[in-house]
Amino acid sequence: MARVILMVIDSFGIGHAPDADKFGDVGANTFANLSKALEKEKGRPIHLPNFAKLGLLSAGEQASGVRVNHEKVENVKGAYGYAAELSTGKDTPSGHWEMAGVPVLFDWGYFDKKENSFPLDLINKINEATGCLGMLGNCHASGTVIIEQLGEKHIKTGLPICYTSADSVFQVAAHEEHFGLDNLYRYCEIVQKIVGPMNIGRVIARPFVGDDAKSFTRTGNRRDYSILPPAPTVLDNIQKAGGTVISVGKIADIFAHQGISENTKATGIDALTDATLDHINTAKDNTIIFTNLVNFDQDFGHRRDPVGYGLALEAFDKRITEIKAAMKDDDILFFTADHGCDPTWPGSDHTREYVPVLAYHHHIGQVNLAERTTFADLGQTIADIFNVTKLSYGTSFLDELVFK
Ligand SMILES: O=P(O)(O)O[C@H]1O[C@H](CO)[C@@H](O)[C@H]1O
Ligand SMILES: [Mn+2]
Ligand SMILES: [Mn+2]
Repeated sequence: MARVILMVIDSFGIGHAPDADKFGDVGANTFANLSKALEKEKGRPIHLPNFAKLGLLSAGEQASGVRVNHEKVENVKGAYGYAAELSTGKDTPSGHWEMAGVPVLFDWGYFDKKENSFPLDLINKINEATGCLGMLGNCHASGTVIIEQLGEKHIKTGLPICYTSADSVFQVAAHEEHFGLDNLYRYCEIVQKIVGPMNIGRVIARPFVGDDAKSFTRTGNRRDYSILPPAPTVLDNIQKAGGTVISVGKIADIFAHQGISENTKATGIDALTDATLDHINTAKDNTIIFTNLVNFDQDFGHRRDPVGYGLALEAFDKRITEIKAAMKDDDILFFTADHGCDPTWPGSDHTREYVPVLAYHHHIGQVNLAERTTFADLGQTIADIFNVTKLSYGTSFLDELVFK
């Protein structure tokens, strides 16, 4: 029985989605625009030989009509396609749940107002339940900018910094030593119980360290408190049938720990890749290793750093060689993304984009999976691979991944 390795390059969109106009994202293209920026800065095209060999350039070209400038690739060996999202939002839980077979068709709750984002009665409820006397922030913000602006005041007053974004999130930044990590986690757990029933997708703890505005930095101790997926996902179905679901990175948090057998945390793309490799080297048959590479989104997409994004992709591309070498004969590897976050786009939010769907096993040829109308095609394919209960959404493309 095969093992599946599913790696999510968080925010790696490859061209605006058919409904991007509803999000103000027509023209967004994370992959093409960061590649252009990198080429301009470095005077050479982006270099992603492993991704190119898997068919990423063709996936991007089909999704957007633009072929990213790259040295020629001989003989693609892999299956490549591009998927649109059915879910109403362009956020992380929607993207992950949909790729696991459960699109989010209800409307998330949002805090739309850019200033005074949280209503007064909500603030009062949170203060009462947490015992905190108030909160700083209460606005839409970039997480790194707001700790620079309010971090010193936070240390002085002891009040948490609460903020949101275009996503369905309530984020809480607090100093690991002054406020305390456990105190921050406790605060977020309480807030989650209050905002969960408002359909707010996640409360996110954003701990940071440092002495002053200039030196504040966020740590790897981020924690996401999510509501439960609205229906059983492919992870639940695999588990129910006796298989093992290994989470690497924030997958377990995103699924509110539902359908997860084991959970390995790591900070940074390399450490997350190392952890994935460890599992590939040791996991038994009938296992899915599901990894989220959050840093592409968190460190480069939201930070609007296209060159940093490109360099990080190039570094990760090198590691695909190790991943392929560690795979057993009947293992299947997938790369995809959960939404876009074009680092050249105005603002600091996600962008509504097609995501790549790339598949590889040692005996695959060149397969064009073309357009997939939902990320759930991936989940349905995985359900098919494990021969477990089918999902309500998605069309399996397992038949196209023929072993030669
Ligand atoms: O700016 P930071 O704190 O990284 O927050 C970003 O991260 C959240 C989760 O992806 C998004 O909703 C966006 O607000
Ligand atoms: Mn994401
Ligand atoms: Mn994000």
